[in-house]
Amino acid sequence: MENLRMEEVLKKYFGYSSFRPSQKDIILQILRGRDSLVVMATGSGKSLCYQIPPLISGKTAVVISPLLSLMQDQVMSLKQRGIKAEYVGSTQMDQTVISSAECGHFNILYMTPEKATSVSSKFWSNLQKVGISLLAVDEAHCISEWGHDFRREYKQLHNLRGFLINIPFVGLTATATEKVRRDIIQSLKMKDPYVAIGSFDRPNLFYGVKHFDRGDSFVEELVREITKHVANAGSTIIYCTTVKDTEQIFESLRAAGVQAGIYHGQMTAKARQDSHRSFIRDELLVMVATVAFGMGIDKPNIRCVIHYGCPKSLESYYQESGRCGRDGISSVCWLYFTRSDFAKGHFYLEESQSKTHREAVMQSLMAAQRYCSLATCRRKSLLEYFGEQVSFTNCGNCDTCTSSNKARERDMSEEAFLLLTCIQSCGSRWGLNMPIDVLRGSRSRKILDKNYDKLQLYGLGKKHSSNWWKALGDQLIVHGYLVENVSDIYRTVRVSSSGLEFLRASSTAYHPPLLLIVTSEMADEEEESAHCKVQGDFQNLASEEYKEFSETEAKLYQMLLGLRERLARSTGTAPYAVCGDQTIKNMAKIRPSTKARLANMDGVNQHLVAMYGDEFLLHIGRLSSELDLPRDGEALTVQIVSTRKVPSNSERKLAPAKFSAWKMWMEDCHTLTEIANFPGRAAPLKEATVAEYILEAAREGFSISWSRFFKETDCQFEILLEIQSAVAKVGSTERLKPIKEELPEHVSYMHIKAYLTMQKLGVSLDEIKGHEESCKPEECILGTSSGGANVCGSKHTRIEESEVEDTHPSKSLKSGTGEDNTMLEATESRILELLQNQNGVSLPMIMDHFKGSTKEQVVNLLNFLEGEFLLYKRNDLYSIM
Ligand SMILES: Nc1ncnc2c1ncn2[C@@H]1O[C@H](COP(=O)(O)OP(=O)(O)OP(=O)(O)O)[C@@H](O)[C@H]1O
Repeated sequence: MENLRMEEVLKKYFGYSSFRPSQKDIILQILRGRDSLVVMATGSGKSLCYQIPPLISGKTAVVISPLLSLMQDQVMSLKQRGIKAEYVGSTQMDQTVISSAECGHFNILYMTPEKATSVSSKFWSNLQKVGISLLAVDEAHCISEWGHDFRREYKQLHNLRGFLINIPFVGLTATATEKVRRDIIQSLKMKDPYVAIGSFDRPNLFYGVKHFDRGDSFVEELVREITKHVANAGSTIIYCTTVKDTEQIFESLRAAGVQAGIYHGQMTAKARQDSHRSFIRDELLVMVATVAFGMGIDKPNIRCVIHYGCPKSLESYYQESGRCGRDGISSVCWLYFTRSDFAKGHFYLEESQSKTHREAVMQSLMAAQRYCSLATCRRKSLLEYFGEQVSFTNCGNCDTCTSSNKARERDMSEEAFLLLTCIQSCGSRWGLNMPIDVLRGSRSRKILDKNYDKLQLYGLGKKHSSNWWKALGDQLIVHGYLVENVSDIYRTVRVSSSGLEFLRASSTAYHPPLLLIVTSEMADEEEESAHCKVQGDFQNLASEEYKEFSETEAKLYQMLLGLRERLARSTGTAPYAVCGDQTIKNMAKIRPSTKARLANMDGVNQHLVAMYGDEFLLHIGRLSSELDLPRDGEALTVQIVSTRKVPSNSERKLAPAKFSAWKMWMEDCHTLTEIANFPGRAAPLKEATVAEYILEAAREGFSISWSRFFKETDCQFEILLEIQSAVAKVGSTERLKPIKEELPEHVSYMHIKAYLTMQKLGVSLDEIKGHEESCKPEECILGTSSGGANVCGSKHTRIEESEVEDTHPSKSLKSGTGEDNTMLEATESRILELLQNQNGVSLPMIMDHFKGSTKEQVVNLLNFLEGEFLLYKRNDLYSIM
């Protein structure tokens, strides 16, 4: 039942038809009163985990958030979804908010940590009397001194435990190392918390890094390229490391006629607020900012984040670039760095910091430097930095993976030999600068004092620039030939054991080949040509945006974006709060003609239909006929997803035989047995092999009906529970054998693999159980059809009228009134009554029930009820809202 309510609430308020991995489990745990810690990537949908429970339980959720601007934006978006939300904080002008809040008037109440810990105990006891569903601590890493954003006030939040008895505390963050996680749990005094840790991957983001020369000519190039693409590409943030850079780029963009804004810590609070507000309302296309414009950005449709200079750590980079593409649509992150960015360690240090802290700051900067110097997959390195195990070596969506690195490989054994030997000759006491200066024959005082000019290697590396050698040094560190250490703020390099091995195998006349990639920085240094560095970097922004459209559809999309902006202005909200870009894309593609069709689209919620439905339908109607586009096209298979766009099989790596097995099973409803023995096959396949194919398809992102899969492979829910405990006992999923040994004989490897695949994809056992329960034989619409498909959970199962009648001629639905339905006519209330307490009913069954009405009459009534959000359709089944 909880499951059912959750889906209804999701559609009604948020317009989405399914939960993302993990969301459902987390919500269920919270609803059961369990403290929870949610560590999931930016844009993965954490907010929903605390926004849904109050809508189900009818009790207020209190959310602690660090920034007023963030709270205001979230409240604005929630109000646009028809959710009662407010915030309390210094900028709240409405004095009645507190008194309304303590009467339980709001579904969601945002508070700053200062307010939450200073408000009277009476407030909490009053609110608790009417009901509190949870206390959420957003950006929970601020609790920990180990986190990159420590806030002292967050440390006091545990005091609220004294007022909020038996209320689940929920911590949410997008960045938390194990240390920080432990800190959050301890600091919030969580008891046996449910901990959900998701992947940090942001598959829709393209990561690129380039070396650049700071100066007017680069700024000119950057501005020129941005000007070219920004009008069609959506919002952009340019992060700068200094206020001076921020001002320079802002002025240049303005001079070029780009609607740009500026945001940094030296501006007045009012000026910052205005800038922020205009940006989220799409009145400004580009925001040039320092990191002060960081956490408080809730805008989901930022398409590009540019770093003009390397940030101080990878944590900061992940957080700042993470503002991009939070709605799951393809977006681009470019980082431009100069070598001088890496010498700024002292700049990020405060005098009061301890040696350990100083070293931590230096380590962070070194990690960022390594990321910039990479010649291998950036995504892999980023994810591994955050402790994730990554099996791929080529993500296909970063600059190093999309350029043909092979072509840029070169034997650099001679240069590596020189650098490694020189580091040793200088006593391994320095960073890279000193040995490189020696190689380049510098006559600096330090070198002469140390007599390094007498070394045999002195001056042998003149043919390359200092930066070229540094880039080589970075690669040698990444590949493990050199080890970099830090002591206080000083960095030193020494030759590692692999490096020593390389040196041992070398002589002056021979070096073992050492193939390394000529990075873009090295290539630039070699060429010394003033070619445009930025050209093409934002090319794919505009093209991605229109990829799925015909020319006329692209026009319609633009017009609908314009309409959304006008509607937002008229109600004083931001366009993205009216609905997401993906929803507008769907509208341009489907061009719904009725409220019901609009309501049935992914991303369309009840409030949108009620507030703006008529306007959208009117404009879609008019514009479609002007552009000669037919209405009610196919629904997009692309949903608003956190994973990479749903690709066709050509983009996926599924072998044709596997794809065809998946298609036969999922779309043509053949059983595993039928597919295994399909006539025309040279030799029959094993059923287990077909099952393996289906699992592989699932891992590649193809949807499958899990309940049907388990039914066909004879895997009852109890078996899944047994596997779950076996996995917990073994503590690792790397090898299947130890898991199998913990299980009874009848549990097969196939069952274990299926369970692990399900886990990997974030499908919860609750979900399977829910399906299993709703598939009890007497409630099942089709049972097993001739094709063997069970309707539950399968999006693709076709429900033919005749099938329903043939398979279960005696199984008509009983209306609660017990009316004889021989010639019963359908009415709105009768349909609603019929659907009450049913887990989804198909159109043929409804028609079968109302024999006194034609199909057209029934469909019209269903459309009306759907448009009014009194019922909703999912997988071709109607359910009551
Ligand atoms: N089940 C879902 N289906 C489709 N879209 C969803 C779903 N859940 C969330 N979203 C959308 O994903 C986007 C990001 O969600 P959300 O703001 O909750 O992310 P977050 O994890 O809290 O990010 P951040 O760390 O930046 O705060 C929003 O536009 C949201 O509406």
